[in-house]
Amino acid sequence: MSSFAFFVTGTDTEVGKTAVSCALLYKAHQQGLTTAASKPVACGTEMTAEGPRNEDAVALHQQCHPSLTLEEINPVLFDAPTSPHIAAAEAGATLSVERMLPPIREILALRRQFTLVEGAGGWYVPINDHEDLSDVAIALDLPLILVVGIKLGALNHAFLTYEALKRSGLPIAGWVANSVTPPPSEHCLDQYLDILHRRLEAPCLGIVPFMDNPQPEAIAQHLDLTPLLGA
Ligand SMILES: Nc1ncnc2c1ncn2[C@@H]1O[C@H](COP(=O)(O)OP(=O)(O)OP(=O)(O)O)[C@@H](O)[C@H]1O
Ligand SMILES: C[C@H](N)[C@H](N)CCCCCC(=O)O
Ligand SMILES: [Mg+2]
Repeated sequence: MSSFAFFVTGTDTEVGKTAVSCALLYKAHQQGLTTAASKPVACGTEMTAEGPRNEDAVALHQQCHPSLTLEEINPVLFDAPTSPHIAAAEAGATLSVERMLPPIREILALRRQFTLVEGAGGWYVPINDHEDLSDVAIALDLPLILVVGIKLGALNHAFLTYEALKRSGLPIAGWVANSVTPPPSEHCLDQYLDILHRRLEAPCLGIVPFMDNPQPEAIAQHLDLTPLLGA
């Protein structure tokens, strides 16, 4: 089988990129595919018995089959839970596209059947004064998956992000509507979804409801990998 790889971006931070990525990887593995993930830069740590850990990296690590090391998945980790350009500066480091690419390319070179690269925050999050995470996606030349966090304000965020994604020239492989807050009313949710379907010219991979326990296996039930893997 061929190998498929995607860059996962979102309409904002905390919209469910990691939750949806883990669910897509879980579903791919359930379907018998080998999986890998890359979180090239993570900002924000919690101290554990094993040392400082980032929750995105740990969650993605659990969905890689065969297993990879945490360092392979997430080679750059900063303590500050903020924009990568700030977190790097606080740590006395400098990020650049050129330095971020080799570890991601090592993951891609494994040619696992299903690989996801997760950014941080939204499309134009800076990594330094003149480069953004979007530049990493463009350098990788990967098709994009857009996670739309459904909440009040999401439509504007979705359409702004969609315009920026199109401007990159990268194909948009699909989008996911993920309810990160309980929707104000079902009626309103339906209308939000209706205009997203009409304006986002890419396959919808799923509509994920707000869940009390948003674990990969639960979210996966609302996702369809078919548009990503072809017929
Ligand atoms: N469908 C959902 N229902 C309820 N909670 C959700 C859902 N999806 C995600 N969440 C929760 O929302 C929070 C943010 O999700 P997540 O960490 O996946 O966001 P993110 O876009 O990856 O953020 P970041 O920019 O920090 O990488 C998490 O606590 C996650 O468990
Ligand atoms: C720390 C957080 N969870 C993300 N990893 C990084 C979010 C950066 C947001 C930058 C911004 O657009 O203001
Ligand atoms: Mg995340």
